[in-house]
Amino acid sequence: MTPSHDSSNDPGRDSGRGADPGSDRGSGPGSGRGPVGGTPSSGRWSDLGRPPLDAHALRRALVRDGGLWTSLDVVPTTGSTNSDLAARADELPEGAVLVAEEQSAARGRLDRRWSAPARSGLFFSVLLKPDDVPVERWGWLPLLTGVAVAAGISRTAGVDTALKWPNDLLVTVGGEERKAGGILAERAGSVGGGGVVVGIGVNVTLRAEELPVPGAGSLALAGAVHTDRDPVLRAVLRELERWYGEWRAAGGDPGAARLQEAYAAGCATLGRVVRAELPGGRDVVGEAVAVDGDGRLVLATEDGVREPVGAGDVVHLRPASGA
Ligand SMILES: Nc1ncnc2c1ncn2[C@@H]1O[C@H](COP(=O)(O)OP(=O)(O)OP(=O)(O)O)[C@@H](O)[C@H]1O
Ligand SMILES: O=C(O)CCCC[C@@H]1SC[C@@H]2NC(=O)N[C@@H]21
Repeated sequence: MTPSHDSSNDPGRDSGRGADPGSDRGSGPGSGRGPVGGTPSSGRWSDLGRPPLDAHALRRALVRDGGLWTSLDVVPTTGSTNSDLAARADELPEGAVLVAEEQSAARGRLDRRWSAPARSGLFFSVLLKPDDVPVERWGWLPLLTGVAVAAGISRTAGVDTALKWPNDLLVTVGGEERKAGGILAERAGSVGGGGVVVGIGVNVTLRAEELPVPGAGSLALAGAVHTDRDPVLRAVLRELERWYGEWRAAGGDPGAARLQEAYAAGCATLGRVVRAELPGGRDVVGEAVAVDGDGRLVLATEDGVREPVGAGDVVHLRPASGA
């Protein structure tokens, strides 16, 4: 996203999408309903490598007084967890977490789809309301989330991940970079009462023959030591709570929160020659030399210009040394 200019992943702007109320009528964030248990959407749990999540256990571990997470629900299936939380952004308090075992209409950046088999990964959204942070800085939320997701995964699954600007999560499979996760942040609800819904999709046990696109990967394909989704989700939400707390305490300043340096350390795009495909069709090729205070990727082009890129797609071309 840009952090500040990509309308499809820009918490500084309203998504303007109709919300999908979801298909699990009985269990919404804050409802306190139990774990998904006996009613898997597909009607079969034949895949023993993909057990369902236990919402009670997750709630006990993560929802506590004084903490960020105020509710946590797991639904067997829905359209899109982002749409569901967005529809309730005004009424829900900050810190609602909605996890789906399966989504039928999951969305990615730039109007793309996200698709993955039931329980093959983690598909969830969180509602954040950083009211005390100037809205121009909300663009850091998806980048912050990327840092948290990468840290949580490395700690629990033992897989090294890298962030492709702005917030694709890359793993290495057979020497090739593959996308194992993505983040979609959207402004939701009213100016006074809403906030930002941040949606996260991570492919955990996705197998080679199930990959939705050739460039996709999963933690399992990248040699994860553990593929139990529960500890990965806990670790990601704890890291997210920690980074969000630091960023908020710093008034949203990514430098003071040490977020800018953490992002740069985990970002595979920096130091590469890339092609940025900007909205409107213009391409810029250059070496990615920095991520600025607004979260934009700064490209050093051949004619000596430093061009900040705030939105669009980035294609990794080659290491800068090979330029
Ligand atoms: N489970 C998934 N894992 C990884 N990528 C996925 C998954 N589901 C859908 N995708 C999508 O597949 C596409 C692959 O990413 P890539 O960067 O190659 O896009 P692309 O080929 O430019 O997309 P498009 O065909 O929409 O232009 C992305 O749009 C990504 O969101
Ligand atoms: O790669 C991307 O462009 C972002 C993908 C985000 C997918 C997640 S899955 C949970 C949440 N619900 C959605 O509809 N999208 C996000």
